[in-house]
Amino acid sequence: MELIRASLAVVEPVADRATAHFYALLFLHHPEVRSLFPAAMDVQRDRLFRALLAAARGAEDPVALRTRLGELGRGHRRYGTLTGHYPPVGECLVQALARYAGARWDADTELAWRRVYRLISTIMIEAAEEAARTSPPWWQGEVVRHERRTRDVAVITVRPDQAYRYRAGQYCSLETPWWPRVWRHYSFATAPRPDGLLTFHVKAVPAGWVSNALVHRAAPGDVLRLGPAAGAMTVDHALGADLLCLAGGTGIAPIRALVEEAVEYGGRGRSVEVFYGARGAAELYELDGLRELAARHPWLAVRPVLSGSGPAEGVLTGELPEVVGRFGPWTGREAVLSGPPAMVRRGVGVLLRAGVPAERIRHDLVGELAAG
Ligand SMILES: NC(=O)C1=CN([C@@H]2O[C@H](COP(=O)(O)OP(=O)(O)OC[C@H]3O[C@@H](n4cnc5c(N)ncnc54)[C@H](O)[C@@H]3O)[C@@H](O)[C@H]2O)C=CC1
Repeated sequence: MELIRASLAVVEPVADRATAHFYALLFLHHPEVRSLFPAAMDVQRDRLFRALLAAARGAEDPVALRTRLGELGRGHRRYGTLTGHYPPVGECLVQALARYAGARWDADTELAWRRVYRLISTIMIEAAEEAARTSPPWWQGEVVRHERRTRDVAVITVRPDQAYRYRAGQYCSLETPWWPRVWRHYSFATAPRPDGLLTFHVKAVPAGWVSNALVHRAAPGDVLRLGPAAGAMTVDHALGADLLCLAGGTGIAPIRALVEEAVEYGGRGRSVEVFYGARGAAELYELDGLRELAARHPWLAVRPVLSGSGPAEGVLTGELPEVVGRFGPWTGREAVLSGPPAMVRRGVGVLLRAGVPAERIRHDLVGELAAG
């Protein structure tokens, strides 16, 4: 692993060039794979390198790495990725790394990379082949409801064309008809429902192609494509642990799903506390719905937190992580965090300092996977 890490450290500062070189090699020598990628490659570029870094770092936690790679392998079916595509990708990757790792590259490093790539691709291929036995590579979902909740947030409900399985707290990737092969991740905003409908909260972000199309253009009747459910921010309600939830902005979506699931399981003597942060009161678009649930279920508490305005009645003020740090104790809690990556990171820091063990803190950093 040392050889992998050392070469990555050299390539990281020139990651843009290394990745561009990788794609140039790939498309030159294997033009047949070009159609699997979006027309514009800008976001795709740093995705690949980030995924590699994550895999290299993840080797310290092989169980989590295997889970994540399995999800990646299943998810890649939606691009039309075939088993035969993996070897040429590995070959071009090694060549690109060799070129940019400079003096850090030698025969042993190359061997280490080939081994790691074989391991990664084998896990992905096996997961994809297993999924192919039971589920389609992607689902079509017809938009059946499109509600604007704020100037730039829409709540979108779709009806998948085939049964779709997921758990509260998870997310999936979505592709719109307007930006082919550009996929973005969105969390499911409700627990699985008997009618099989799926709901997402989407905020149009500056220069976000997919999010702007979903908020400003999508309408009932439009058909989206969905990848399989992924993500580890799920809760075992049967264990009955007290829950602490930190949700920032549209990060409320998976928290709302988890709260609904908790309602289905019943209180069972445990408590669920939700800190829901936004910049202004108008952006707390799920607050009324959550307050209704809290009024019916005494084990549920919802605390709105505003970071962009002065004190207001019934509302806490400040950045969400710091506000959570002022409350507590949180030692016995299971914690879930969802929102902007900076919020999630700072939130994790606050919770660790408050004595919550790392293994009881769950998040997926969806924002990091998928801006736009
Ligand atoms: N499963 C997940 O992790 C999900 C993540 N998201 C992500 O959540 C984000 C939501 O964005 P917006 O609605 O625009 O939220 P936002 O940028 O308006 O932030 C919401 C709240 O988060 C906190 N916050 C924001 N930046 C912070 C920082 N640097 N340090 C500490 N606290 C901070 C503040 O309390 C703020 O009021 C997106 O990045 C989206 O991708 C959305 C849904 C699910």
